[in-house]
Amino acid sequence: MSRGRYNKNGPRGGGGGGRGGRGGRGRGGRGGRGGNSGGQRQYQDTRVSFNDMVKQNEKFERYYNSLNIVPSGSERDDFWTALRRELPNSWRFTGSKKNAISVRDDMIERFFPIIEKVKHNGEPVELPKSMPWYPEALAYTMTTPKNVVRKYEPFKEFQKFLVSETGVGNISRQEHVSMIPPLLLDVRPGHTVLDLCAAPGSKSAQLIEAIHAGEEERVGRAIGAAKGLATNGASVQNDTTEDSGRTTGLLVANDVNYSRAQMLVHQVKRLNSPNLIVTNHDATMFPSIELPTPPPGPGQQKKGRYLKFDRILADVPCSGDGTLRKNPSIWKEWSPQNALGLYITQVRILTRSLQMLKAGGRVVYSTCSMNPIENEAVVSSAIERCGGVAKVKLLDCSGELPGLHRKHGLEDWSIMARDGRMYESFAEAEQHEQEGSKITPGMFAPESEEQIPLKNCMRVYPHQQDTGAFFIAVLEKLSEIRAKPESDSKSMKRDWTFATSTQDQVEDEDAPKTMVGQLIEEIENPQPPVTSAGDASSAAARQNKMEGDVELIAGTKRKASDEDDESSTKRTKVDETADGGEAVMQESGDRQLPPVLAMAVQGAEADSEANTDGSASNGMQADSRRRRRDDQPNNEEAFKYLDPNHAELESIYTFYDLHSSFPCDRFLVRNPSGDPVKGIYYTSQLAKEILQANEGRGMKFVHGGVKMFMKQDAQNQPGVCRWRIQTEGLPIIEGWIGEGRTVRLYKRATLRKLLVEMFPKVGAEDVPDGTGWKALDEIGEQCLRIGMGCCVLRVETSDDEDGFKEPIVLPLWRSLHSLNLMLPKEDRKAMLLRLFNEDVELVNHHDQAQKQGKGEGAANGSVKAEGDAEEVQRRIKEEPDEEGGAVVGAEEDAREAELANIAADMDDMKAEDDDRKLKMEVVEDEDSKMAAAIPERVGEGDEAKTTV
Ligand SMILES: C[S@@+](CC[C@H](N)C(=O)[O-])C[C@H]1O[C@@H](n2cnc3c(N)ncnc32)[C@H](O)[C@@H]1O
Repeated sequence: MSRGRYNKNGPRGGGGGGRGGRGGRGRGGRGGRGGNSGGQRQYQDTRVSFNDMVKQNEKFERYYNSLNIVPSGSERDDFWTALRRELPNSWRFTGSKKNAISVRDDMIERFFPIIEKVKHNGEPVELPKSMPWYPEALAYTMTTPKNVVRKYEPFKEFQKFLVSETGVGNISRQEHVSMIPPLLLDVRPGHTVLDLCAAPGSKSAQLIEAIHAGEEERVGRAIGAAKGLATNGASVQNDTTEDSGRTTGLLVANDVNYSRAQMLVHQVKRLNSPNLIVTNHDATMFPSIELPTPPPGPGQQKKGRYLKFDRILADVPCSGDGTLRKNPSIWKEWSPQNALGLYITQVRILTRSLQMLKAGGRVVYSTCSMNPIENEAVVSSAIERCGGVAKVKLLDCSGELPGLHRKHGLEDWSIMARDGRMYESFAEAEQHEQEGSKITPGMFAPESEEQIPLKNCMRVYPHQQDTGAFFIAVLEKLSEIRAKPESDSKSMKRDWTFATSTQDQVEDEDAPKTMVGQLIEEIENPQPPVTSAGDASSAAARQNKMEGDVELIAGTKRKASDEDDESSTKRTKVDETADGGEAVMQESGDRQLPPVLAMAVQGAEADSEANTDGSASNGMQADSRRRRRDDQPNNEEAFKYLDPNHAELESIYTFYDLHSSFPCDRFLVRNPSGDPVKGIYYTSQLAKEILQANEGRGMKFVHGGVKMFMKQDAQNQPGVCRWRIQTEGLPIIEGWIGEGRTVRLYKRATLRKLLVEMFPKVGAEDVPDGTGWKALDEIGEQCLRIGMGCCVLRVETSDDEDGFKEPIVLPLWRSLHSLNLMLPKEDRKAMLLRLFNEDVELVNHHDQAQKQGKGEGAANGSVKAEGDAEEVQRRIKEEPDEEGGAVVGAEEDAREAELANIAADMDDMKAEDDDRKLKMEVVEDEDSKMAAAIPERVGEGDEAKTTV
């Protein structure tokens, strides 16, 4: 993880991410500065240590005391005491359940006996303890301060373990309360899930894990069935196994900020999920994602089919006052204005979530703010806007996550205005507030007739289990909805009352055409069809133009009669879409409006509505401008799927003896030409359908696909496949690879050698009797026979003392004279530490040989080359095999080139990631500078950048 210069406790948040939306400097709010926008000022590190921070704020304390969020007396004292205490270390074990449990057990076995004996300040140190409510006891907390663990000698090995396992992604440093929303989302394999405000991605990682839950076993059974092996009687037929055991679900992870979206990619990419797409859109107007449809019959119009989600996480930007144990500058900075400024964005995000949800689906809305304006008020406003409790149910989750201490949602609250004055009702606020006040009726508690059971919301406070504070609401969509216009909802309309709000439920076909309706007509015809192939840049240009159009329109005042966005624009023929797609905001009459255009239209609605009362218009327009500035140009990524019969793929199938049941129709390349030039990637079927169906529509996909094969640049050698399996893609394909390209390893000593030594010899060079391969023990002979090229090393389990308890699969490269595990150095070191408790220097035989070669002169090298060739010939003669036969023609320079390439590629494996890291560093650095100048609150989502 990269660290910014001033990054100890927090001035973080990514480009704009940490500086809130309008008025707010909150958690992941859309900030005024983009990731790389540079300030010219000189900044100083003005941080003060946690203990020296002033932890008092009159308005803050008065507000929450007056709300009675915790009862007065000793509990309230505990609450404030906990808020003033530094947050303990917390983390969770990640990846597949098996992997996570294995790393956790390793921690317990190796380090608990040591930690148990440690004393700090004369007191025994508390052992890390698991959170009782987290499934499989995979979430841990440790009260010993981080700087003690970091620096105190007895923790040295434990600290190394934490750092190393965090580095390779087996541990995720995450605040415990932030782990709750994904758990309550109840994601199952097979679900389509949307994480609308996802960066830096700790919750997305949890969601991906949930989507892939149980996959290893299912794939194992599917492979067994395909190969005719016994499957322990377990059926391979269940709802998620139609894809050869792989999960059919999908996560779309989104963030509005491009730089933060890149951080998100960095964070989730290492989970190697083909069921993941990352997008870069504003969640308040997230575009509908098109699904493929059969071509229309003669004379028929194409009917759109749009993706609806089973689960949506709206972990929205917020003021973040629940994170002040981690970001103590909030004590100084807290202002009631922050929540007031974020409310409308939060309502829009939740409303959009409900629109995009399947009936029967679940949305989890969460913030790390304690402020009811950002929490219960947002929930009740969105429910009201979406048709009330008849359409959206606020679920009671008090029975879920047993062991988690929590409190009910608030049912009544007052609002603190900018000047600290408290209001009990909107009527009261109206009497005192000036023109331009952000306060709206929706910010107050709902009227009792609305019957919204706000107590079902969940609040977690710091004193309950020594965490940060969090708010979570779980909403179920009961049936299709039509969100009423914002201008008629309590989130905006000043004279709103519950009684009037229910009147406009019926669509009025004869209503006068709105400005948006006119816009649709104007733009639709002259606009080049965005669904036609078109190059990426033109799609981007179109989108930019459309966004430009939005801004133009947003500046136009609308008449009150024009404001009904559902009745008069005929925007949705709900029951005509295959998916019952209310979210198809892009229809005007029978015509299909491209989703991105619809998105623009919706933006126009929002902006325009905001203008009607004047209160938010400037903010919205400023936001809209800022959004474009924050985002990089829309360099739409290329996702080109390969014909499964493509010659390059055929060569791969043959070489790796790939089982015919492996789905071969989802290989893709990431270049506009669509030719397999350097890398071949893989996605799930649904991801493929989405990436293909939305090509050229202006969707901003910034990531999709797991790298499966890399092309070997070295001179082609007959019989050796030029495509090497990548570590990332290996788990997806390994089970389907034939025995001909598999090496099996059983002994710890052998694996240790392969981890420590890069390019150990299998040739005769180093052993005069020609038996160098014997030094590789049990795998030597297998490697001798397997022939050159990439293969799969299967580390098998056994009951032997020297055996492994968990299977491991790694990519291996067999060259003429040596072998090499294709693992980056960092991963080798982490495995050595975990499996052997060793922190040793790696030995690179190739580098050594090169140095020797240089010192001893070329002549010596050529003699060696001849000797090698002779040796290979001899072996082939004695032990002929198919691949070996082809080795005869290999030349020494090709071998050298190949070795050099692999060595370089191994280090390149992380190049793409490093590039991202660099971007993150730039962003962080920028933030750090800003933070130093402007102390700021930071989101709980930023723990990804914290180091152990
Ligand atoms: C609290 S953070 C999310 C943390 C994240 N869910 C996690 O667990 O790592 C809020 C995120 O929302 C993003 N954001 C702010 N406004 C947004 C908008 N209108 N649409 C989408 N994302 C937005 C910010 O860039 C920030 O990354």
